[in-house]
Amino acid sequence: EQNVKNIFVNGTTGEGLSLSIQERKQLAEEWMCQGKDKLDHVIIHVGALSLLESQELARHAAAIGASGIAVIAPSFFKPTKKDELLGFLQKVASEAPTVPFYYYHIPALTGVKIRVEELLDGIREQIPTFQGVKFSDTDLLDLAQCINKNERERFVFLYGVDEQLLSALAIGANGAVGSTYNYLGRKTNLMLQAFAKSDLALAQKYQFLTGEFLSFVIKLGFGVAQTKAVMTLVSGIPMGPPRLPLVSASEEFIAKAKAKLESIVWPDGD
Ligand SMILES: CC(=O)N[C@@H]([C@@H](O)[C@H](O)[C@H](O)CO)[C@@H](O)CC(=O)C(=O)O
Repeated sequence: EQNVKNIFVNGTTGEGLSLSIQERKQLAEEWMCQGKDKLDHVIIHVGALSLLESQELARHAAAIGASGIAVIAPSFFKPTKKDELLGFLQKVASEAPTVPFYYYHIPALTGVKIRVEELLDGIREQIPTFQGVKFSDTDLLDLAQCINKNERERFVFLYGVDEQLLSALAIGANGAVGSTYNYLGRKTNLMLQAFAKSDLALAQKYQFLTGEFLSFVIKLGFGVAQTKAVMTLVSGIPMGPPRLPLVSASEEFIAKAKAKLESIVWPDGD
């Protein structure tokens, strides 16, 4: 009902890093099965702290026909230099040699702050399947430099800080992956359409309103557990509790988030 046509499985919102390898495979298989004839792309996040596990997940994603795989930087022992990160990514990507590969950049969570602009320099020589980046960082200068330098190679940049998607689109991002599209997918599609038609004033209205909701809930304390509660609220589909160390959103949070969401008057009158 959100009219979202692409799915990113086992990422941050799906608590992919908190699941067992078996659970991750099962979820990936289920999405491939349910998404058949309904979804355009199913990208499966296969990053893990263990290179061996990540490789196993990459082989599995390839075997079930995923449209793409993505890998987050390992975040306990962290790569500190470009070549260390690239080495890890290359060893995963090469296990799925026909599957488009994405680097999942989310430095606020991984603590790996290697600039993507630097990482992308010459990346196709190491990773021939390299397709693009899921860019979940607020550093729009880094994103802009990536796009400016890589236009020729036609990489895809999927932006992941939902409250500033419009700014990323203006700088050249090709699409978006984020938690809010689970419940604000339709509104965001309207923003994307307005932007595509160069109706900046309308696109801004949508971005301001999603921003209003997010700044409200962020002040209350907003993370993956709260996102799941809002998803349940909007869709009616029970998302279940998050897995420790995350704990369920409070009833107070849910009531306040619901009231805020209902108070928003969208430009499409919905
Ligand atoms: C840290 C975090 O959870 N970031 C979210 C955003 O969608 C974020 O929830 C949103 O911009 C609200 O701040 C996404 O980048 C994560 C995401 O797409 C994923 O589930 O992999």
